[in-house]
Amino acid sequence: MTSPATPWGASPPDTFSPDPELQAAVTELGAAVRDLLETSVATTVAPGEQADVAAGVRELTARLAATTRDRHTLSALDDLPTFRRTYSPVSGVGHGFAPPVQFRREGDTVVGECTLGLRHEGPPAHSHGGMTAMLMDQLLGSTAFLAGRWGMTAHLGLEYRGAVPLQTPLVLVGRVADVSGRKTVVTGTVALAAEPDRELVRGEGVFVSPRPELLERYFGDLTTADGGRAPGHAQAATDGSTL
Ligand SMILES: CCCCCCCCCCCC(=O)SCCNC(=O)CCNC(=O)[C@H](O)C(C)(C)COP(=O)(O)OP(=O)(O)OC[C@H]1O[C@@H](n2cnc3c(N)ncnc32)[C@H](O)[C@@H]1OP(=O)(O)O
Repeated sequence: MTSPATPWGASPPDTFSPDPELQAAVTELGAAVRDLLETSVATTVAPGEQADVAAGVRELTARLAATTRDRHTLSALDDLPTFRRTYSPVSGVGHGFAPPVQFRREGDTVVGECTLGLRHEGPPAHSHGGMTAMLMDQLLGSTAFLAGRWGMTAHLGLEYRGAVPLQTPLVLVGRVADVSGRKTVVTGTVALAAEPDRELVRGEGVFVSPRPELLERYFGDLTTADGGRAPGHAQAATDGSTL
């Protein structure tokens, strides 16, 4: 730890303008799948009804499978410099598992709100510890990013101080604690929105902007939806500067 708490870096300019029709359709499909997932783990309808629904879902899946992208191709709605990740399992509007959480700067913190569902259950009626860890990872990573300090998670530490209830509004708050070279240390909390000062989960993460060789290994063959080289990795903050 060599420097004081970071001043916020400048946010990258948000000039990305995705196709609004695609954005609306993906958001709607994500919401529909979210409802399906949530209802599929809550339903108590008869076995025959569940089997019928499963057959219908398989037909719909086959329609979506008509054309797909591979893991090296970004979605047409994604933009790395601005961290737009439509299919993030935490913040992606297009992802049925995601709560989803949207993060924003608020003073010297980053704040997000969400409500977890039965699809995130661990102990009955409460969040799975791994789900809470996922929320924390995204919160801390987004906090680093919104401070102009993109990095990959090198370390994630958690203290589970109270069980996190499902179907109850939550508030997530992240803060940059320290910056040093390519490394950013971030702390964060998860609490009930109704009791924001009572921490249920406390986390600390170390985010490291990878060396150029690693960036190339991980993201070198990433392309945009139209086949171009994905912007972002070449300029990534290997020296701790803004993307
Ligand atoms: C492009 C857009 C895509 C954008 C795509 C969007 C991605 C979203 C990501 C969301 C967050 C994730 O889940 S990321 C996924 C989970 N994480 C991962 O898969 C990362 C796996 N780990 C790695 O690849 C590597 O270990 C890295 C990249 C983290 C670091 O490797 P490196 O680049 O070689 O770094 P290295 O030289 O070893 O260390 C640099 C400095 O960091 C410190 N450091 C390194 N690791 C640690 C550690 N665990 N705890 C403390 N400090 C550490 C070192 O002491 C050193 O400090 P000093 O000597 O300089 O003081």
